[in-house]
Amino acid sequence: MEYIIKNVSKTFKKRLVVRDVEIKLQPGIHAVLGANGSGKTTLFRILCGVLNADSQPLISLDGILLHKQRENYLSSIGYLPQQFGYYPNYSIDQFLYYMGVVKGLKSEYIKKRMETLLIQLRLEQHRKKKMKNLSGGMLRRVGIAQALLNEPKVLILDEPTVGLDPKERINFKNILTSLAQDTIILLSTHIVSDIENVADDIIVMKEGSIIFHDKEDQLLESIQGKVWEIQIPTIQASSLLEQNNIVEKHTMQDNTILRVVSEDIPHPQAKVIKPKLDDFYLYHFREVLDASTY
Ligand SMILES: Nc1ncnc2c1ncn2[C@@H]1O[C@H](COP(=O)(O)OP(=O)(O)OP(=O)(O)O)[C@@H](O)[C@H]1O
Repeated sequence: MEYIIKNVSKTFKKRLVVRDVEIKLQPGIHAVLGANGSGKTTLFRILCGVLNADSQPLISLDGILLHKQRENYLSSIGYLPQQFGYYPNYSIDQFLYYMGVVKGLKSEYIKKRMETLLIQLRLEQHRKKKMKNLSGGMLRRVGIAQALLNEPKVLILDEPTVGLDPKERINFKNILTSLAQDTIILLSTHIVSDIENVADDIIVMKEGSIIFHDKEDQLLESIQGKVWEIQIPTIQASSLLEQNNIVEKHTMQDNTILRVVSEDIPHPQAKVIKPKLDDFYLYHFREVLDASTY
């Protein structure tokens, strides 16, 4: 299975928000990481046929082209938008059946498929609950179930972990891992911990462009030697804290330990340490993060 995406650009009000994106994907979990506004949702909406790109791109799933065989292409795509609409008084059962009909699936097929998905997503015993009464985690699982109704080859999930508590996040990772063997999963997030040790590769988007597309190890390798730990007396730490390159700060009585990303040695006592994905994110997105958080 191969998903080829080429020449995808999108302009809104003369501003290029997706810039000549080119990606080639096989089954697995592909995480699109980027700050708010970096173009993730716009790219996903183009891939799902909800939005047209500026000029004709090449979007091909096993040779089936979005712009030429639209229905055939879309029948292999499952999409969970950032916010998905639902009728609050529908039960999970009713909602999934309704979504199946909207997708043009046959009644018998929907009913059978629903049974599989309700079990797979651990929703079976909740199936009669109304949508308006579901927890954030359960709602996300229903969202994934509706995206999987048509047995898609490509599953596109836009910030699927927003609003999930830590336990639900772990469940979610497990669900993705179980699907990833024979599905191409594209998932967007700006929460680094959601994809750490889960994504087969990470696509980093910044201002509409893909600036990295590689395995986590390789991304970390790219900032090797640029992550530092500084242990200093707390009273000396305040001047360093004004900088926006601090990933972590731990204060223990009179001592403070800082984790810093910096091109050059940031302090005479700084020692190089092993990078984490958080460091990589801060290194590339520090100008869009709020330094006052620390
Ligand atoms: N329909 C639209 N009309 C005008 N501008 C838009 C439209 N949709 C998105 N944009 C702009 O395009 C840019 C990229 O937005 P997009 O939603 O794709 O980013 P994102 O990476 O998904 O961010 P977020 O994580 O906040 O959803 C933003 O500056 C946004 O304001």
